[in-house]
Amino acid sequence: EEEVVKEALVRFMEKLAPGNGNAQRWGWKLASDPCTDGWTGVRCDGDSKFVRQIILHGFNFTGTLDASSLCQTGSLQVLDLKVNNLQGLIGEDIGNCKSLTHLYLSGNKFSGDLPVSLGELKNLKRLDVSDNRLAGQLPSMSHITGLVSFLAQDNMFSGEIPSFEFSNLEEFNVSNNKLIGPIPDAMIKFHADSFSGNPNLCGTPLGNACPPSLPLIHKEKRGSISESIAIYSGYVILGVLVFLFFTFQIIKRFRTKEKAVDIEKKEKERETSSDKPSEASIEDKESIGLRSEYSVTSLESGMPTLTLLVLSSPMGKSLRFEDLLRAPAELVGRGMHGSLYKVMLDNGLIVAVKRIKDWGISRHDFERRMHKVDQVKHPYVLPPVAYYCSQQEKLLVYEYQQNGSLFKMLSGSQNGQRFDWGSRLNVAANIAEALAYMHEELCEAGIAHGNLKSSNILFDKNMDPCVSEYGLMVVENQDPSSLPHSKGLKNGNSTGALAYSTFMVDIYAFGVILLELLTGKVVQNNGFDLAKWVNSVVREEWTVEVFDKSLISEGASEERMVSLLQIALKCINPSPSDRPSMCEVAVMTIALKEEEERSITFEP
Ligand SMILES: Nc1ncnc2c1ncn2[C@@H]1O[C@H](COP(=O)(O)OP(=O)(O)OP(=O)(O)O)[C@@H](O)[C@H]1O
Repeated sequence: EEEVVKEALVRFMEKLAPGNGNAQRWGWKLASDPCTDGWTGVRCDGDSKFVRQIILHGFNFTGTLDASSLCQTGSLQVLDLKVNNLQGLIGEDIGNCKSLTHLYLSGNKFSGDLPVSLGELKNLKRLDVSDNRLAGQLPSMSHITGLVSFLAQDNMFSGEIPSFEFSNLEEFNVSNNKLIGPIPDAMIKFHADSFSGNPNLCGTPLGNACPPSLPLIHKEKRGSISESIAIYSGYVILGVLVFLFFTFQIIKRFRTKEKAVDIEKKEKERETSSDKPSEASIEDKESIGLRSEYSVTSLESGMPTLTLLVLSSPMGKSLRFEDLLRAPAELVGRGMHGSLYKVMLDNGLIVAVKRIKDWGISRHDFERRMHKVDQVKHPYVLPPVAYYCSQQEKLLVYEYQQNGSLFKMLSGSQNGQRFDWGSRLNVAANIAEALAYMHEELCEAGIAHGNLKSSNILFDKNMDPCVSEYGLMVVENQDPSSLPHSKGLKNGNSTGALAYSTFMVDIYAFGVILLELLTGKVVQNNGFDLAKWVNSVVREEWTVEVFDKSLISEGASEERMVSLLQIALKCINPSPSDRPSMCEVAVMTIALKEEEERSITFEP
């Protein structure tokens, strides 16, 4: 980068991490190059000439965002400052970052208005300013045609929802603000969760009709007879519509009940004719596949017939698709591969339903995969309870785990619970053991986890960790060398090579989980290159710097922390074939845990 840009970037970092020498601590030095000298969080284009991404997610920075300095890098496309402690205004100068496509500022303490200039960032695809202290009106985004995601929940925004270009908008959330007025018609595709927590918003997604529009009422005051007629006829039409709506609902409910009785009859017939799990016609499945994203919650109408395939878990015995569809569901989160709903069934059971869209796997391969995973049981692996499969979408049902995930635990959002060294080592050893077992048992079938990360490690009712979503995310027919963390695989495009590389990716991902446990820093969607950072600190022989401060102050054994770090570094070896097998990783990690336990027993 040019000298002026470099100076501006260092200024930006000094404001972000105020304090003497803080910018230099992260490698942001004037005497070095952002692209070639490892400035933490900076990624450049292929020729290492221009800064493209700045990803400083979860660093606990307490400063401000100096958009004026930052935007002197005209090439910046991604800015990720999520989960820090940044304060102050976002600043109109952000509108000068013309190349920005992704702007992630959630989980900070930004205040004031959202800059109007954001609406001029024509290349913007994703904007996340959720969970801040922002107020005022939302700016209009109607010029940003490629906007895919707009997240502004958990702030204090007021006024009406402005105009948006909806054609590409897939994700939208303004819940928990102070917005007022009607939800625009084009937004009815979004669920109530996108708008809830705004007492003065109204419209179809929230199920509360808006009162007649204000301009009519003002005109009424002026007393024109024709206008009064217009107003009153408006009320009459509204009344008739409400009446028709309720009549329609009652008729539908009646029909649904009839259908349910029908289904039960058919089910009984099937049960008597076969022991196998029941499966409805392809037609029925497709009808569900075409239902809206929120079909899981809106089940009153046009009930689909039974299509759920129940696996061997005892919980599956009491599970029926129509109960699942009829039960209230809460959207827990949207990941890269789909959405997750918490569903509370009438019989008191609570399940998690993962909805995956566009997974290019054939139905046959998907079913085979689910049954294989179901056959292999390990106490620290959460088994799927049931699944549904259509061309367009797959649903996976798991037992709901009330105690949250490792991701939440590490990001401190888990009821302020202390997460001490012994518990972290326990998580590491148990997960290593579970993965080693699964890899061993499913090696021949070629089924690795494929999407291992701290949000897929859940705590059960005894606070034991378990791996969730095993085997869900392998993209079929993919060139193995294109998988993340699998550079260096030479075996071409064969299925065997793909399977091998996904096992290797699991080992890398486990290494990252060990790093998260050791550093207390979490990684989401590969955003912040924790592995790169740890490697750079270790190279400079400041190893102790990487460890979570709370582990140091607790007096955790530095020797064993370093040993666990060495295991992690082996797992994240850039060359997949030089990584240890999961079995070797488990042996090393369990030995370390046992050493820790012995040391506690022998302590005076
Ligand atoms: N069985 C479960 N019980 C309770 N919470 C769960 C369960 N499965 C997942 N979760 C939580 O629900 C949230 C959303 O999960 P989901 O798997 O959809 O997203 P993700 O893991 O972040 O992304 P991806 O789509 O890549 O898996 C996460 O916080 C996760 O920890």
